[in-house]
Amino acid sequence: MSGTFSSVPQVDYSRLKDPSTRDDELTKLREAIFVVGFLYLTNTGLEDLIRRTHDDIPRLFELPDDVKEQCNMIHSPSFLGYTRLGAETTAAKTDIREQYDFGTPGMKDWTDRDPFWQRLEGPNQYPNYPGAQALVDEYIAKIDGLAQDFVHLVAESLALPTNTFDDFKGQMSRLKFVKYPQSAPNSQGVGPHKDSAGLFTFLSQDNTGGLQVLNKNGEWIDVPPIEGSLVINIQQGFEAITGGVCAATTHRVIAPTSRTRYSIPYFLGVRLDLTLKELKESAAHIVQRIPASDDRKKRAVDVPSEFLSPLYSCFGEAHLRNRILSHPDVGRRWYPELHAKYSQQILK
Ligand SMILES: O=C(O)CCC(=O)C(=O)O
Ligand SMILES: [Fe+2]
Repeated sequence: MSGTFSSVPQVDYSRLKDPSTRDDELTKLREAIFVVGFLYLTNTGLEDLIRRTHDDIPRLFELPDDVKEQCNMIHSPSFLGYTRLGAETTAAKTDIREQYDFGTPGMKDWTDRDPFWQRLEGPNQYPNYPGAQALVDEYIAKIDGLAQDFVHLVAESLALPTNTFDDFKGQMSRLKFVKYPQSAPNSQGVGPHKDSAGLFTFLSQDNTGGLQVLNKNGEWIDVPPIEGSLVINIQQGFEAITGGVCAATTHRVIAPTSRTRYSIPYFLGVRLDLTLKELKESAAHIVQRIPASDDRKKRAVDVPSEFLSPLYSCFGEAHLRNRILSHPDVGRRWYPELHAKYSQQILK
């Protein structure tokens, strides 16, 4: 197996569920996890939900500005709600996209006796449109069922006990509805980044294209749409838990030039109270049991990740820092001291 990739592999979920094809498909899953950090998952059984959701979301973006603004993220210390065009920054540049962020419903209210980063988990702000809440809640419930199962399959593909990663899962995951408007050629839909605060991302893109991933030779590889599939990628949370053996891959979206693009990423969250010490201990234990070459394990040790920085007390704080820097207006409003502190750290 070569050290890099020139396309994103496909893994068939129905074959993972069929005892006669399972082992072959688990091998493909393992290679995708080791070599690419990205894969398409096909035949998930969620095709109908995905189609319906794509049919509905343009209407949420066509709502009048004042309706969208009622649920602006600025009202939410949990960074949930609507973000208008041009209010988000990646790799120090403004992204050309508009979006709604939602979280797993039913989080308990934050009080000032809770840790400050716990405030990331909070109530949703739904757009005022008939059926919007039902659509979001149904999508989260169904994709989360698949996501939980997927994490078990990943553990099996790495020859680890099925429940190895269960202890790392957070209470709240995040769903986004994203709109990329038609833009000038080579505009930044979203700039180069690794997904940060979770285990895996489960993305449904429409049939426009524009998503690209960076291989180890520094080449941008297209991830063209495959109808009904989910594009799944490793986040920095999972990378840290596996000591870097399963690495998160940098990706970006080139803004569309001739039509609007919509996408729906679901970010499976990590437990916010996970500390660096706990993480290092479990990572050492897990890495030792993953059947990867010693070379891969050695190379993995020094993967830089904001989660491994001793500057942050736990995953929750690292995630909060990331949100504050991506959405500085929300950060300044709810966490002014932290905003000042984290902005300075970046200048160093
Ligand atoms: O819209 C997409 O296809 C990808 C979006 C993405 O990478 C992100 O929001 O983290
Ligand atoms: Fe991403």
